[in-house]
Amino acid sequence: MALTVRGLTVHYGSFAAVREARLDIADGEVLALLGPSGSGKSTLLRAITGLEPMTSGEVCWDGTDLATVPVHRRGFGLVFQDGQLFPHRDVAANIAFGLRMHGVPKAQHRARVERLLDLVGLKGFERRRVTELSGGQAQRVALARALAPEPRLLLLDEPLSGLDAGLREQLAIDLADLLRRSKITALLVTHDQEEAFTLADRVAVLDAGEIRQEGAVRSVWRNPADDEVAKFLGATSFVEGVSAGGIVHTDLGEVALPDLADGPVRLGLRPHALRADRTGVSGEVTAAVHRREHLRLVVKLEKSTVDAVAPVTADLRAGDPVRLELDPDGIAVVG
Ligand SMILES: Nc1ncnc2c1ncn2[C@@H]1O[C@H](COP(=O)(O)OP(=O)(O)OP(=O)(O)O)[C@@H](O)[C@H]1O
Repeated sequence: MALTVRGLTVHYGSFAAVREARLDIADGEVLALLGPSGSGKSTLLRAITGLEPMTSGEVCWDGTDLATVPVHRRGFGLVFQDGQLFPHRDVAANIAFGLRMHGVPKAQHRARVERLLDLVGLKGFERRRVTELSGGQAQRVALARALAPEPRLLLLDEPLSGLDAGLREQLAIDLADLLRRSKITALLVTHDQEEAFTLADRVAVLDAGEIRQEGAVRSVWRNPADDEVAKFLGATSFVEGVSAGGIVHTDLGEVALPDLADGPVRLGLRPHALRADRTGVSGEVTAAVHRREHLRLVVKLEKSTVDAVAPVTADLRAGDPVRLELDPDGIAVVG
């Protein structure tokens, strides 16, 4: 295991911002720390880098305790939300700064900077002033600077959250590609589940200073440990059901979930777990909002109110009758 964190606790005065955190990151793996604002993500990341003193616990690299290793000797690269570039230096000088700090001979700087700019999709930007970059370009330069000394662990704290939505999506895809191609070991902090799922192999969900669940992206998404994790991962309503022979029977209809053992189950429903259809449970639309790819509905059923989706062409409005069918794609099995 490359990074192991055990029992990591950080107090601010008497307040425990992180409690007994346990994490493992294997060589070449990307782990996302996912959690709502104030859950302790940045504190945990900073404690791993050595920037934040721990109350107790240990951080090890390849089995060696880093307690006495200062921040700049840990071999970690850092990227923050606002890249924190040096405004009075050009792009090449910003990237070369990391090389100088790590004793790379000057004769190698030019070729390394060129290669890094190519890697982050900014070929030919060497002489550009950093004040003349867009937000997305500046974050790419920050990434290149962090990668320059070839860190053994890359730590990214909300690296994309300062960017607008379209750019964030594109840069997340580019970054995912870069991390995979370069087989970089990385820890990413984000409050955005899509970002976490695009970039990471595994996620650890943090809430109120505690890691609530950790696992492969797909398994956490499909099988959240409890209602809180499910809600954080998009579930807006819940329904009890009984699984028999791969079919789950609920008050909202039946749905095929073939991998489930027979017996009672609790399902977390994301809005697209309920789709407007010709058949299914009957209700009345109480709100309809146009989203990019679908209509998002709030529907009053006999005993509850649920979120649902319909195709944009459905032209449903408040007061319209609607029928909803369960779609396994939007369903999480809780617990
Ligand atoms: N220097 C500090 N002194 C006191 N309390 C702090 C300090 N830094 C953070 N906190 C508190 O610790 C908790 C965790 O903060 P942290 O910044 O780690 O959360 P986060 O999950 O990264 O949040 P965000 O996504 O909003 O950045 C919060 O309640 C915060 O108010």
